[in-house]
Amino acid sequence: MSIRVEALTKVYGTQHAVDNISFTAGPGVLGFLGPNGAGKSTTMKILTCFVPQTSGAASVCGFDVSTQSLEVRRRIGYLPESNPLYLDMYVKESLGFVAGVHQVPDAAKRIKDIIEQTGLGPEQHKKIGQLSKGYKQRVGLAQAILHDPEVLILDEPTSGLDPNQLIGIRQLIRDLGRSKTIVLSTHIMQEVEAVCDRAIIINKGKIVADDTLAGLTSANPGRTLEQIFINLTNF
Ligand SMILES: Nc1ncnc2c1ncn2[C@@H]1O[C@H](COP(=O)(O)OP(=O)(O)OP(=O)(O)O)[C@@H](O)[C@H]1O
Repeated sequence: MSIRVEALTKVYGTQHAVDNISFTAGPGVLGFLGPNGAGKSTTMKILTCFVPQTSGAASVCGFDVSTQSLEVRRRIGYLPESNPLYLDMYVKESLGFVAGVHQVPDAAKRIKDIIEQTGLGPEQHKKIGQLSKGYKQRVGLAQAILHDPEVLILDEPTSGLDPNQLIGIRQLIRDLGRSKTIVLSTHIMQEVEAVCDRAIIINKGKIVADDTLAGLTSANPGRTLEQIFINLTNF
């Protein structure tokens, strides 16, 4: 398993943002769902070594997020919810910078391929600050996958994309999920049905469901995924 999470807890003040959660994940697309404030981003930040947990353990590709953060970062691609980008850099320049950080071999060819994969071609010569929200999102995704990581953590990767762009990016995520372990958070149930093999639903820091999509629907006959989500999280 590429991701192992055991009894993971994050406390802010007196609030348990993540409350004793455990799960594992291997290749495929795992949907990470939950209402606002459920603890999704906090879990993702712990997995990517951006914030330390209060207790419990997490590892990525066998490396502990607390004690082996460099090894984890080498193997993980992360698109944070806020998608922080260097707005004064040109698209290609920013990808060159990220390729340098990760010492990507044959960087020019890799950048060309990634620009093609993420549909950035028409905008590649612009400054990032001049891009529309959807194209900025593509740059964030391109940066996350540039070093060909085994594990991808994507926090609401399709927010801001128009319906045409959505199809392309969801297809890309599905393709990447054939060989990589992807954890993807989203509020769009249609997206979960389109790209995820399995879903974890988290509410108030706790896991309230962890199953394949087929498993979730057969355990809740006659209910849509949206109804299942509301039923499990609306208390
Ligand atoms: N740095 C922080 N300091 C204090 N509380 C925090 C901090 N970061 C997150 N929290 C709290 O932890 C809880 C979980 O937040 P988190 O961002 O993980 O939720 P989320 O599931 O990603 O929500 P959303 O869907 O709105 O993005 C929230 O109540 C939030 O206010």
